[in-house]
Amino acid sequence: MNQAATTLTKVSLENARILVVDDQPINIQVINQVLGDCYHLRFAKSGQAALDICLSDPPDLILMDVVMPELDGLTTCKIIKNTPEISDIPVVFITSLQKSEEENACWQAGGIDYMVKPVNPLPLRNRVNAHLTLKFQADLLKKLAYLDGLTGVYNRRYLDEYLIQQTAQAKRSNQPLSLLMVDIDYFKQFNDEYGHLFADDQLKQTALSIKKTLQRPTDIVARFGGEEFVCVLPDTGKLGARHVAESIMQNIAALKITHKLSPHQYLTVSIGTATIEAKQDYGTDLIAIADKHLYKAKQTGRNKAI
Ligand SMILES: Nc1nc2c(ncn2[C@@H]2O[C@H](COP(=O)(O)OP(=O)(O)OP(=O)(O)O)[C@@H](O)[C@H]2O)c(=O)[nH]1
Repeated sequence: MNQAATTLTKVSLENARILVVDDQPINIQVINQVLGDCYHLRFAKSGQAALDICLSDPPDLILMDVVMPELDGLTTCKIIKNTPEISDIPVVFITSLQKSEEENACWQAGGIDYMVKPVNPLPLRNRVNAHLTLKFQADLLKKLAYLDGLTGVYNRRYLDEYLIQQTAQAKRSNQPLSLLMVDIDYFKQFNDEYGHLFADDQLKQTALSIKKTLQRPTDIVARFGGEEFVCVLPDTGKLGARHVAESIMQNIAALKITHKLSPHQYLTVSIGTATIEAKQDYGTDLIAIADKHLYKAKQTGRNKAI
């Protein structure tokens, strides 16, 4: 078995987070007694409260009551399944409804399982365990499919999805969003002078350095293509983006990778920055702007951020 496959069979559920949605405190208490010792539980007493929690801090699994005032469980589940950034959270319905058409409605709404109240502790624990294992394995597979083979940072596919997600999040919370396009200078000459294998290694070092420079858990770097990387910096305005760009340049310069054919003598990068400030036009094409600024940086001497 290769390493990825071994990891998949050994997912740890220790830090799993479950959201329990039920308008009756007694039901919440029962589930807390059964699962509280094994997992991090959070509780919501309405469909709307559940949606708020999912959007701000998504759980790994949701246990959802069906009958609730205002937003019922079925509608809440449908909204979750139609909201791309939270649609992969599995929803297990726990309900007192027992007719087959009622059960069918739970599957139709996008639930992955259905349990009837009063729940028996052992089956509840076993099913939660099974669903969490599947969820974590799916997450891991997705992550592997989202990584660039050479550098280990995210790939273009992940970048595209993350950017859509973070633009929606920024718009919802009226926060700024920045993007950096980082391109290695004179990399063609570097390849010619030092050979592809060595150049590949330095490409990896550069990617790692950018990754280490990013401080916030929501900041990401992805390989955009060739010797070009893109960083997405949520909740970051123009000044912050500039600051991160300068740090990236400094940290790459500090690697002191000799490049005899560059006027700078070491491997350097040029960076194009782009920002949507808070409450501005969230439809702005950040990649196009960053690309334009990168071009300008290349045209005016390289080894700079614009
Ligand atoms: N070793 C290696 N080289 C790569 C990889 N991807 C792209 N390159 C090389 O990167 C070079 C990019 O060349 P250009 O687009 O002309 O850019 P540049 O030479 O860095 O010039 P400027 O960006 O204008 O400073 C090409 O020689 C590519 O072959 C890779 O994965 N590994």
